[in-house]
Amino acid sequence: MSAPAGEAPSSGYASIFVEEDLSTAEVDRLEAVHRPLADSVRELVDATIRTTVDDEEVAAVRAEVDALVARLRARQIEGAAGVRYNAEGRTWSWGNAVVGERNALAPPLDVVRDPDGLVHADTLLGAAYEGPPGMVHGGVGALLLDHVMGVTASARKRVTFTGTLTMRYVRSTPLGPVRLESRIDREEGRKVFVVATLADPDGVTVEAEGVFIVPRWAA
Ligand SMILES: CCCCCCCCCC(=O)SCCNC(=O)CCNC(=O)[C@H](O)C(C)(C)COP(=O)(O)OP(=O)(O)OC[C@H]1O[C@@H](n2cnc3c(N)ncnc32)[C@H](O)[C@@H]1OP(=O)(O)O
Repeated sequence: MSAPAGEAPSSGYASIFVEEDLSTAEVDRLEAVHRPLADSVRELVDATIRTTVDDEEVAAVRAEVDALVARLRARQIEGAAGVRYNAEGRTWSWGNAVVGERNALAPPLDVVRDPDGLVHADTLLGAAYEGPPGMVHGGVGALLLDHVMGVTASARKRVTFTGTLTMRYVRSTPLGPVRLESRIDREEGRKVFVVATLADPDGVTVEAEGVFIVPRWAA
């Protein structure tokens, strides 16, 4: 997401775009330190779902996890991570639900912009993303599509917000490798129309259309 081009309203948006006095090198260094922690916590989530160890072992692990949480909380920020940027134009959103470098709930997704305008991302959805048995939760598919489509609409040059998102679930998406593809269909004033798909290795499972709006305050 680019730094906001205009004045945000006082409804709370202003607090999510925060300029930080951090060099890009320092942001990169911090990400390199924290990303492996999120990876380990992601493993913890998967192991928590799938473990079959006995009751005593579950209780012992819980005590250790609680102790680790207390160590991390010894020093922390107020509230959520927000979207931050520096004077060099580097932005970071460490808590983002889809791509947050520090967020173990994020799959995570590495979103790539191809030169021809296609935006794509590949990821692996495991046990933590289940809805129907063995299948990806419909809301998770919508979450990932919303993010990739928002990146597409923003196209590095503007802030857009999801206005309307429509999903057609063509068939169930099995847990495992998935690919997202997205592109801008057309633009009308502040409205950016985006089309996208979620696919498993056998083909498209979800088709999406979205209207993304450049808010009045950022136009
Ligand atoms: C590079 C990094 C990128 C990061 C990607 C992150 C992806 C994540 C995406 C999200 O999750 S965003 C969070 C979910 N979305 C929201 O919270 C949006 C909440 N709604 C709003 O903030 C405002 O309602 C909104 C910015 C969408 C519109 O407010 P405006 O005051 O700017 O709209 P306005 O009323 O001036 O309408 C402008 C045009 O948009 C149309 N419009 C407004 N709201 C709409 C809507 N909800 N759906 C479709 N069209 C809409 C409206 O009819 C009009 O069309 P016309 O120009 O043809 O007259």
